[in-house]
Amino acid sequence: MAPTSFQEPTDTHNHDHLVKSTDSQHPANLICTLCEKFYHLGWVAGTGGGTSIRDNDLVYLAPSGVQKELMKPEDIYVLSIAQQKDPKNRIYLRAPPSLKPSQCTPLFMAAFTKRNAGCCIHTHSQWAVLVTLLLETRPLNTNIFEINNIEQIKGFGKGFQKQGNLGYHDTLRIPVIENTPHEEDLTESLETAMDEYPDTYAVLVRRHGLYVWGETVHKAKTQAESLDYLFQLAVEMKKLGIPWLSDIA
Ligand SMILES: CSC[C@@H](O)[C@@H](O)C(=O)COP(=O)(O)O
Ligand SMILES: [Zn+2]
Repeated sequence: MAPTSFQEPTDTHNHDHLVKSTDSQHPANLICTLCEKFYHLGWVAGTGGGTSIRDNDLVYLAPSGVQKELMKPEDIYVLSIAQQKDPKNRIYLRAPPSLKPSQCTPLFMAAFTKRNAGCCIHTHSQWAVLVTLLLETRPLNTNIFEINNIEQIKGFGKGFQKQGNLGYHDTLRIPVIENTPHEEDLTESLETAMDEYPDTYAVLVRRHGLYVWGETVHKAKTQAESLDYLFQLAVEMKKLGIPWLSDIA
């Protein structure tokens, strides 16, 4: 697929006010703070991974191919969801000069438009990748990660437009999609996985990583942390021969 084109803003001031704020909770500041933390977790190493935040109609996201842990608020792109008529030709309110928007943009947009998410995190966590590799091999050979009877499962919401969190005995299910040579070509299968598993807050990408979202930055971050904990646990359980599903009731 040809790379998605985008229009540079015509405004010569480039709308710096959209990303400059003394408020640490402003999306442009938060993306930088979070990516710096995620780097130390191994989630955004070597320019991979990223984070995007939606504030009502405005979406904030990173440039492509930059060291995500070193970004500054002035590096952040901003777009208005209402202005997007053609996903192949995105219109940006603010675009830093000499950079391109993240290749993850259409995947982040799927979380915002199909699930009304307020934040979407993409990690290249080795635990996530290892789980997809384990699921790829026999006897598992499946495209769904399932685990139950682990306390950390209670860190997940029940699903889209549902109140409350999963319980200890509930089974957490995370679908797996196949990787593609270009990140943006993952969009169709990510959207299909969202349709097939309407309550999921995350999709694993085989041999690549994870997309995880939430209604708020807080929920996206804590669900990302809970998942990474569970993926690491699952890898260790597999090494010890302990099944991920148990019938304890
Ligand atoms: C290590 S390169 C990784 C990229 O190809 C991609 O998978 C990714 O997660 C980041 O894309 P980017 O366009 O830099 O935001
Ligand atoms: Zn990636």
